[in-house]
Amino acid sequence: MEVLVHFERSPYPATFIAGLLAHLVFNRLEPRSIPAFGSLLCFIPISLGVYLRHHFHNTVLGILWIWALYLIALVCSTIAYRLSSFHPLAKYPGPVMCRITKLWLARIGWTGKQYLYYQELHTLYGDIVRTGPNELSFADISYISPMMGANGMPKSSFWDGGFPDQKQHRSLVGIRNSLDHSRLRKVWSRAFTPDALKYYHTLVDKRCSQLIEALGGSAGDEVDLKTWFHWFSHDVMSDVAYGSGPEMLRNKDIGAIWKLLEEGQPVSIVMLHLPWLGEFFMTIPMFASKLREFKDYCVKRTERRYYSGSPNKDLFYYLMDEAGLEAEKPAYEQVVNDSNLAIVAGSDTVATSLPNVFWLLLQNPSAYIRIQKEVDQLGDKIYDAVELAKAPYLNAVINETLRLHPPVMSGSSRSPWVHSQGHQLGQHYIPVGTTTSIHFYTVQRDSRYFSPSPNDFIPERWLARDVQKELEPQVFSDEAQIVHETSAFLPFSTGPMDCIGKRFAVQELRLVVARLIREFDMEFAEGFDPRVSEDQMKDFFVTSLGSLPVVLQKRL
Ligand code: HEM
Repeated sequence: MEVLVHFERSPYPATFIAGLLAHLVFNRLEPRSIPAFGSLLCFIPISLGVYLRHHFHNTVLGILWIWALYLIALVCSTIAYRLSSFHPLAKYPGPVMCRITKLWLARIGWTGKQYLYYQELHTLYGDIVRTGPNELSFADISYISPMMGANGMPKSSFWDGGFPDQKQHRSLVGIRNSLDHSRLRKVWSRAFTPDALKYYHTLVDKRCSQLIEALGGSAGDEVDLKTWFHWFSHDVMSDVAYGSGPEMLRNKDIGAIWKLLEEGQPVSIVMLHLPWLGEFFMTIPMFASKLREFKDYCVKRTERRYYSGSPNKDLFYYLMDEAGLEAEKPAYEQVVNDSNLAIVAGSDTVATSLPNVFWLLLQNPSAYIRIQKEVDQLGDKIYDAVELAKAPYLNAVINETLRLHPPVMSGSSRSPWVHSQGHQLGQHYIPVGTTTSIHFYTVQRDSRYFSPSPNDFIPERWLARDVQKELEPQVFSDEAQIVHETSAFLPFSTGPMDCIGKRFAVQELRLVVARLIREFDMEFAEGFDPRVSEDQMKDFFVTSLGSLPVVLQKRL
C-alpha cells in the first residue's frame, strides 16, 4: 500500500522500472524490427510521460523528461549488467568498451583496422577475449574444430546484418540454420566438382590471355596491378557465374559496379557488427539505394542468363538446377541472391590475393627468382591445372601470401543455435546469443603455429625440410625452432561451412600467377614505397587494398 502511495507521489520509480523492464525485453528477445524498436524506445516512454504528465507544470517538458529518464534507466541497467559478474561472459577478459557495447567494434570496423585491434587484444588479454558484450574471439587452435568442425556451431547473427534486403531465400553464406545451410550447400557443391573446375579453368585461361595482352600493351609504363586484377577477377567470376560478363578488362568499370562494391564496404562491416541496424539502414535512401543498385545489377544479369540459356555448365546451371536433380526447382529469388554472392565472394577475395602475391614477391627478390625459375621449367605445363597443382614453390608462395594476408582477416563467426541449450567449446560453455570466432590473422601469425619469423614472408616454410635447408640454411638451421602447424592455416575457413569455392580459387590463383610470372619481368614503379600498402590495407570483412603501381616488361 505504502509503495503504491509512493508511486502516486513521484513519477520516477515507475519510469525507472519501465526502463529496467525494457532492458529485460531487449536482453531476452533481441528485437530487430523498426516497430519493436519504435515501441520500446519511443511509444512506451512517451505514453508513460503522458500518463504521468500531471506531475509537471509544463506537460511537454514533463513528457520529454520522463522519456529521457526512461532511456537513461535502460542504458544504465544495460551497462551495469554487461559489466557485472551476473553476465554469462563476465569471466572473460576484454576492454571495458567492448564489454559495454558493440558500437565500439563497429567504430573500429569502420576505420578498416579491426584486424590489428583484434590482434592487439589477443596480445594483451590472451587466447580468449571478450570483444563485445556477447562476443568472444579465440586465438587458440584447439577451439577450431569444436567451433567450426562437423560438430561445431551454426553461423552467427553477424550474418543477419549482411543481408537486410534478403528477407527470404538468403544466400548460402548467411544461412544460420544448419539444416537449411547444408541443403543449399549440396546444390552449390555440384558446381565445384573436378569436371566443373576443368571447365572454369578454360574460362580463367581465356581471361588470363586477355589480361596479358592488355598489360603487354602498357609494357614499360606504370600500371596499377590492383585495378587490373579487380577487373580480371570480376570478369572471371561473371563468366563462371553467368557465362559472360561486363567485360571490365575491355571496357573498364564503366558501369561503376566495382566502385559500388568498394564504396559499400565500410557500411557493410558496420552492419555486420550491428545486425539490428540493418532495417534502419534500409530506410536511409543513401545506403538503401546503393544496395538496391547492386541487387538490380545482379537481377538483370540473372534474368539475361535465365532467358538466354547457356550451352555450357556455368555456376548458374547448377544453382538453377537446370539438370533437374532436385525434387523442387530452387526459387528464382534464391538464385539471384546466390549469384550475387558468387560475384562478391569469388571476385573480391581473388582480387585481394593476386596483388598481395606480387607485392610480396617484388619485395623478396630471391623468392621472385625461385618462382620464375620453377615456372620457366614447367614450360607449357603451366596451362595444365593438374601439373600446376604439383608446382611446390608456386604453391608455397600462394600459401604464404594467404597466411600473412588472408583476404578474410577476422574470420567468420559461429553461435549456438538459437533454440539449443548452448554449446560446449572445450572447457567453455557458450550460452545461446554468444558470437564466437577464431581470429584468422592473429592465429596465422602466431609463433606457436608458424616459426621462425611468423611475420615474415618465407615461402620455403611450406617446402620439405631438406629443401628448406638447402634454400635457406640460415633461416632453418635450428630444427627446434621450426613450427609449421597447418591446422592454423585458415584462409578459406574450415568445416562444413568453409569456403565452397576454395579449390577453384586456388586453381585460379596458380594459373594467373604462373602465367604473369612467365610472361613479364616486373618491378615497383619509381618512387613507390611498398610499405604504404600495409597501411592502406583495410579489413571490411574482405580486405580492401591500396593501389599497386608496377612497371612490366615482356620477357618472351
Ligand atoms: C582467395 C580466395 C578466397 C578466399 C580467401 C575465400 C574465403 C572464404 C571464407 C573465409 C569464407 C567464410 C567461410 C565461413 O563462414 O566459415 C568463404 C565463404 C564462401 N566463399 Fe570463399 N573465398 C575465396 C574465393 C571464393 C571463390 C572463388 C568463390 C566462388 C564462388 C567463393 C565462394 C564462397 C561461398 C559461396 C562461401 C559461402 C560458403 C558457405 O557458407 O557454405 N569463394 N570464403
